[in-house]
Amino acid sequence: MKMEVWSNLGSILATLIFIRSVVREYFPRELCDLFSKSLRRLLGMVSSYISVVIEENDGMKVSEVYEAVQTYLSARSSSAAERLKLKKPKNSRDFTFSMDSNQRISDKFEDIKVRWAFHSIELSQKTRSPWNPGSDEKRYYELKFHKKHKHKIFSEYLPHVITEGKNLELRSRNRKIYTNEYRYWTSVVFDHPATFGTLALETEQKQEILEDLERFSKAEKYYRQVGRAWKRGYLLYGPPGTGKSSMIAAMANFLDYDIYDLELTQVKNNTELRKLLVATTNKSIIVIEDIDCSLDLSDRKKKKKPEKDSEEKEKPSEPSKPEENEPKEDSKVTLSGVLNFTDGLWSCCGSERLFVFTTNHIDRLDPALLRSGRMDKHILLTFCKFGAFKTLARNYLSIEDHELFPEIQDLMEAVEMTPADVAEHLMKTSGNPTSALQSLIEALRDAKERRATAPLNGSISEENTSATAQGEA
Ligand SMILES: Nc1ncnc2c1ncn2[C@@H]1O[C@H](COP(=O)(O)OP(=O)(O)OP(=O)(O)O)[C@@H](O)[C@H]1O
Repeated sequence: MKMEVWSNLGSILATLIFIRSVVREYFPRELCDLFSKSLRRLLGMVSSYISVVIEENDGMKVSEVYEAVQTYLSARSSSAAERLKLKKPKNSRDFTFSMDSNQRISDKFEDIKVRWAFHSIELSQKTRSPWNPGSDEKRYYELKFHKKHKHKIFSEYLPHVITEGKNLELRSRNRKIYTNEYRYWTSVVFDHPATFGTLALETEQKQEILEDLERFSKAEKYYRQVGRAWKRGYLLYGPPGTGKSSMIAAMANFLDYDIYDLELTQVKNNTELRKLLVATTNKSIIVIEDIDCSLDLSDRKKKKKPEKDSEEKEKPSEPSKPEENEPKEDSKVTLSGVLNFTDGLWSCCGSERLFVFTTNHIDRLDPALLRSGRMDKHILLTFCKFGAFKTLARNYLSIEDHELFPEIQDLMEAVEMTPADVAEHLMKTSGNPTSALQSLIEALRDAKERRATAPLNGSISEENTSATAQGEA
């Protein structure tokens, strides 16, 4: 009896498949699709296998899961699939293989066997996605496995595939630096050579920053446990040429993160800012340089106590409309709009991110930005001391020691010079450390002399503002 049922069912399915091919041949596309759908549903009812479909498009962008699956499978398909596509994605250092259309490969997770297939269907004008009208193909991966493994596949295998895929992606990709042009990010490959090895900083300060970054990068569980978004804010401050930008590049290289260099002056309002920040990826550093210049930080003060210039004060006062004087929140980027992302509700969209603000004038910043808990770490980058100089000497002249070092050490105790200026002197005479060091000593002596004469003249010469006497910068 059982045999009879199965053989009947088999012939019914064979008939249906035959009808489908006839329908495909002679009937309109819409009818074919409807028929295929119904047939798939019927097959699903009698099959002991489950299929999961992972589509390429997720609204306006490529699905993260699709990309992770693609990378995971590309590592396996080179040995398992019969027909492969060879690619070198723009953002990748290496060639990659991917499955060609309708290719299948199997994978094993513990003792469970699964099968993956890749499909690509040509789309008609009507069926194209409104989000991605340029794409004329619908691409997706299909995972097939036995029903009895459903729980394990969903709770363990798929998360494993996604994590593994993302890790592979990170290892093979070129990192990028993004900048915003109005409402969009554009990017180029980020290949800055600065590292913590080349950064001229005093050893303890360097060590402290490195440990902080390392702790952060491994603290996913901790942040979840304490109920905070996995992000950290740094404020880098100090005079120009002391290495703030170099430090950001070194941080990105150390953590293997992308950089989003946010140009606030290009952003129209808080809504646009939110859209830009939502579009950033995890494992990234979001940088706002010269925060004191990019945001009108005085607005908050103006709101509280509008200032008038002396001419205005003399005019007879007209009854003013208060709402006209106040800045419209929707026509500009405000400090609270920025802070909403660093520690407000929006800070949890995305994780593993650093926010780095830089300024040459910490005294000009709104106290709201400096308040404890806002920027987690304030880092002062300052004039070159002897420890930092030794790093520059190693970088630029490949020397660890020199008979002129003691004099340089003494001069650096008394004179302030930025690492950028020290580096300039060390680069002057390529290949000859002694004359490079002599050129540096001369500049330091000059600065020291100016310090000696400054009190008599009443001011420091403006010719060289980069090297000044201690405490007078
Ligand atoms: N601490 C440092 N270690 C190594 N190199 C440095 C350091 N500071 C400055 N330099 C050198 O000086 C150049 C300028 O430095 P950088 O742009 O990082 O300074 P900055 O503080 O960001 O300046 P600004 O505030 O003007 O943007 C760099 O290209 C780098 O070569």
